[in-house]
Amino acid sequence: MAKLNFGGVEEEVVTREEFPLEQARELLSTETIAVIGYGVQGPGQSLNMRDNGFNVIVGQRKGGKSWDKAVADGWVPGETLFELEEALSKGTIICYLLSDAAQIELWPTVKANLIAGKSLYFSHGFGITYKDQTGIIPPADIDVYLVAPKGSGTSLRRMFVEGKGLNSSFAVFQDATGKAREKCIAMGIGVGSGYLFETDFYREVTSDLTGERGTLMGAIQGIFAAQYEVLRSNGHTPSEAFNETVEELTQSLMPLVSENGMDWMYANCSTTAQRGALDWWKPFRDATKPVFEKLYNSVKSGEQASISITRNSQPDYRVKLEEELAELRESEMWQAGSTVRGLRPERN
Ligand SMILES: NC(=O)c1ccc[n+]([C@@H]2O[C@H](COP(=O)([O-])OP(=O)(O)OC[C@H]3O[C@@H](n4cnc5c(N)ncnc54)[C@H](O)[C@@H]3O)[C@@H](O)[C@H]2O)c1
Ligand SMILES: CC(C)(O)[C@@H](O)C(=O)O
Ligand SMILES: [Mg+2]
Ligand SMILES: [Mg+2]
Repeated sequence: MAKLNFGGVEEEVVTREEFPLEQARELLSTETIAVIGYGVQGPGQSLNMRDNGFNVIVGQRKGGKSWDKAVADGWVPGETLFELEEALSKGTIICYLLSDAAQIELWPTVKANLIAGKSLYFSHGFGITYKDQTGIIPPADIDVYLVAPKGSGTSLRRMFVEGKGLNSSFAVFQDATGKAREKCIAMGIGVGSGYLFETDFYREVTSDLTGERGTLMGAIQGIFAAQYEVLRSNGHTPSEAFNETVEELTQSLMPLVSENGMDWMYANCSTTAQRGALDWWKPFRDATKPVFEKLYNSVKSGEQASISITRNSQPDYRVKLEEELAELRESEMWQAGSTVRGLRPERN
């Protein structure tokens, strides 16, 4: 572990330099890594591990879109691609990458295949933390750990192909073999993480549910919508409102923040913009902080998990989800966005 200073707080983290890929490969050389579920994380993690030289198989229900995608990605039925039960019995490290709600349904089948010495791997602390709601209670004689990439499986794969790495957290819940921690870190390196920071299942799930409902997904759309509506109701065109709300942020300013931090982005804008941003960021913080507190409390109480399980276990959840995504897609703001994206010179 490398001890590094994060804004004045020392943390021990794992870097790729101190835990090289070669060491990870060697450590897991006798393992069969079974990636169960080929949705979003499944493809990213399995393809990265395969390209990194690990022994990987995929388990997926036959006949659907995900099965076809797995075949298109080069997984061979009967050799490296199996129905769920067969993959569960062949795997020694079971990567449980079904949706969190679906993990409840398949759990009895997974549990039946968890013989002593195997590993159960998650990419979220959800199933274990909310065990009262999920019923996911692993047998005592297996290792249980997680690696949670901090981003979409789509980005995990794209960044790997570009030679970059997406940061991940890791945590050990149960160490039956005495090797859980090193196996967990080796998996983190194998799936293509940038650096790895340690957490536990509870902190992973509470931070993750907060982040995705907050600044990463929920809050950002809320703030975009609020500003866009104010601009439009004051007579600005969709083109002006969209560019001033979204396009400039994603195309121009966020890449600068990513590269060198917020102050550097500010420094590359006008003194007029700097004055305004420096005056207004605190009122925005103060206005939204109570909402973040409410959100965090709702996560902590288990309410958000309960909503997620109930809603995502409905037989028609996909139809309902698609309706809600369509509402976003068909809103004036995101329709304007579609036109704006089509006008990017590099798209022609
Ligand atoms: N999506 C992400 O990028 C992301 C990022 C970090 C962590 N995670 C975590 O990784 C795990 C997997 O998430 P995901 O978004 O990749 O999952 P997903 O929603 O894409 O689903 C994965 C697979 O589950 C299968 N599935 C759905 N219902 C099923 C059922 N009843 N029986 C059998 N199979 C079923 C689907 O065919 C699909 O291939 C979750 O714990 C999630 O929280 C996801
Ligand atoms: C990609 C996210 C939002 O970070 C992940 O947490 C998820 O649940 O999909
Ligand atoms: Mg999440
Ligand atoms: Mg996340």
